[in-house]
Amino acid sequence: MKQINSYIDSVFYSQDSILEEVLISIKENGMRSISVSPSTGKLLSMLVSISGAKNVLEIGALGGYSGIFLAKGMGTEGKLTSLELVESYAKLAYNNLSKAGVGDRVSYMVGPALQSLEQLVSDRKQFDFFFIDADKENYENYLNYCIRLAENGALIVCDNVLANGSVADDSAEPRRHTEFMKKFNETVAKHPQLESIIIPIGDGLTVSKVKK
Ligand SMILES: C[S@@+](CC[C@H](N)C(=O)[O-])C[C@H]1O[C@@H](n2cnc3c(N)ncnc32)[C@H](O)[C@@H]1O
Repeated sequence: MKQINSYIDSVFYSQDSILEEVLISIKENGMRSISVSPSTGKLLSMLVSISGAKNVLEIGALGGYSGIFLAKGMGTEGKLTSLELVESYAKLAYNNLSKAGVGDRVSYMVGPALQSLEQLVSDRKQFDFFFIDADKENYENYLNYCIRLAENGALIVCDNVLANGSVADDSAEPRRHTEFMKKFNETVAKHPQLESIIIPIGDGLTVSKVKK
């Protein structure tokens, strides 16, 4: 998986100095280097632009790396709402999106994502694209909220669903979230309101289309 991802990154991803600076800022601020891979970011941007999404919800901002790809994919009329537990992370993400020229397209909701999602439901918000990339234990809860907040035909994309290959390979070192992800992938695959597939890029993405 690592070799294939390095190959895809090397052939299909062109270096971007602002995105490189974002990754450096994350390290300098003592945060974990757990942003999506460059090619995952490129794919997110392409999925947003191909689907024509204009109202994107991200769960898990970290330093704004994936947020920049999502915001760029939407174009100038788009709006990104990003949920992040840690206030200082949301501030860094906002600074980084501003440096990338897309700060005017994003707003952050700070606190546990489940609370922010409940708020969005009671405010009757709707979105046409979702990116889930926060605490794995809550993926199923996040998925259910995203379906409630989705317009018909919206896309829901979730990261880390292959858990470094361990969901498919019993000889691979299990991750803390391997069992969660196995169960989550089965839930997604069988969900009556979703049409879904896994794309094995980065750490694996489920891509689901919502039927309402
Ligand atoms: C893998 S990182 C996100 C990486 C980001 N999507 C990117 O690729 O640039 C996960 C983020 O989720 C946040 N997070 C974890 N638990 C959360 C929760 N309960 N509510 C909101 N955010 C949470 C973490 O603080 C962290 O910033």
